[in-house]
Amino acid sequence: MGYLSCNADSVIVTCDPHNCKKPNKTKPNKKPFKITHFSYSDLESATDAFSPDNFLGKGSHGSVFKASLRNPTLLAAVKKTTSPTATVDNEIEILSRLRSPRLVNLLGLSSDSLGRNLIVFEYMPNGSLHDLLHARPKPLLWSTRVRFALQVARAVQHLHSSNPPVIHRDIKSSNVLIDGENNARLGDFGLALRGHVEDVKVKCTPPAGTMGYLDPGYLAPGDLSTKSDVFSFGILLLEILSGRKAIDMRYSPPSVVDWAAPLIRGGEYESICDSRIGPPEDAVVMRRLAVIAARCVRSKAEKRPEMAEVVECLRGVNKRVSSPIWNNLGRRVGMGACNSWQSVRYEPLDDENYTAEIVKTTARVGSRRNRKVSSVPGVETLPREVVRVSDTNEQVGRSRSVGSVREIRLGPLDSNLVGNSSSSSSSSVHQSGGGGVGRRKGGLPTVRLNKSRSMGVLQSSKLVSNNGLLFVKKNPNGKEKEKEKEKEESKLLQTSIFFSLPEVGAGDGACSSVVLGLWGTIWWLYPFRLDKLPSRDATQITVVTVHELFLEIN
Ligand SMILES: Nc1ncnc2c1ncn2[C@@H]1O[C@H](COP(=O)(O)OP(=O)(O)OP(=O)(O)O)[C@@H](O)[C@H]1O
Repeated sequence: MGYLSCNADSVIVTCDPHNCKKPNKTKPNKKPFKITHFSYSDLESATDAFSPDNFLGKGSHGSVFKASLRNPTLLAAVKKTTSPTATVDNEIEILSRLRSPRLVNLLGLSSDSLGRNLIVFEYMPNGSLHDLLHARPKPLLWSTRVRFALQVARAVQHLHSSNPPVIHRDIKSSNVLIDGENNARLGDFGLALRGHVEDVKVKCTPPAGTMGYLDPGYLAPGDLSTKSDVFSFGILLLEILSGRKAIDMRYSPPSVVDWAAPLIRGGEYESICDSRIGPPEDAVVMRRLAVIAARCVRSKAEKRPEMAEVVECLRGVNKRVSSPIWNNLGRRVGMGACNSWQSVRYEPLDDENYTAEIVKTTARVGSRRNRKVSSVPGVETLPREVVRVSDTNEQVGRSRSVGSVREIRLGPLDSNLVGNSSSSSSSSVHQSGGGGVGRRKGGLPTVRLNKSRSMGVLQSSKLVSNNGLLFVKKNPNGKEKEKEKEKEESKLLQTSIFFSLPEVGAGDGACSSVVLGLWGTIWWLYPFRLDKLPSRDATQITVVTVHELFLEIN
């Protein structure tokens, strides 16, 4: 075994993951962290002899108990394994070399008189993400969902950037636990593999994972790469966005990816969001989340993004969703525009190309929000959606699990969304979606908008907004008539700013906040004060910066 085992007297538990060093990319991290070897009697008394009061839950390899340790004083979780297994040894081996604030870190070990391992972990008092998403009556807010997604992505990125890399192989919501500070941590390293893809161990370990999250392209040991984790993360992200389990037999189709993929492909990003909370106010948030999830579940592993890119994307989304200035503005602007004659739809996914289009329609896009997924009420949920395909002596039936996975349509998105969708010839896994064209055909006429442009709505108007410049055009007709027109146009301006704001805010940072602030102020003042603008010559077109206009209004 590669982990360090020593006496409790001589070792102090090191449980300060915030001070851990970043992985050294050139040097392999060979040295395991110091792990305390607890005496069995210490753990027995810390758990009140493993009393039911301290019982936290049961997994495939044993039961977990809450422990109040005295020396050092801390709360911990003790996994009491039922028998010595390769999975448990593997978990210890891997966790003894990893430490991160994003992981459920290993604190120590013990064994009983029968040689069964007791593993001591950091205690996570707030349950699993699975429970928070599916068992809690109160749905999670968007800001919490995005934060959890980012934290899990960081955990996975940490594993992949270790040297040698660690591939978790079992990323799922029940393996994400929530710590005392309400942060998500990735746990359960029973199936994880440490090594480069060409290493013998990695090359010879049979495929394993959990049904519903398992990469459909991972059918033989040689297929494994970090991109299999990316796929599982994509499923987890879809679960976070939709509040739907990875596989739920109450719905048709039961697989979250089969259900969400066509919707994302058609640009109906809001249709996949959890109907209990509705879409986030900022449409860009939903679009980016849906797009990154869709990219993660691409059929071809090499077309999936690296976790570093996923982290970067989620970081940006997290900033948008947690920024109060954006939220307030978004709410105000959204109110102003809700009765307008336009709503925003985005072009069906063209990978990273986030070109927006405006669809002239009287129906609000939000009406799709509550579209029901056809459900099958009489059908029970799977008794347990976890089926391990494992090489260990916990033989849940590897071939059965792999068989089940093959029967389930786990296919990711089609060619337009995910590249070439054709199933690997060696694979019998069905690929969903087929080769549908990602662009919406027919439908309403659209006007394409360049991302960086504010609007193209006010072509003949008095005020034309263009990237922070306002073109003020005066009409030579009578003043009364003009005022009426101005009022009409002020409504349009509200609309234009509604559309331009998300893109103005795209570059995160102080600068965009200032711009947003100015736009917000103009939006507030303009409809009421437009008539106070000084009149200009009939033919004169004056270019006024936002700042100048602000001064003129006041
Ligand atoms: N560090 C911890 N702090 C608090 N609760 C924990 C901790 N680790 C595990 N648990 C709880 O104990 C239960 C069993 O966990 P365990 O990791 O053994 O199994 P699992 O991940 O649920 O299932 P499987 O092992 O089959 O994947 C889970 O419900 C989990 O919420």
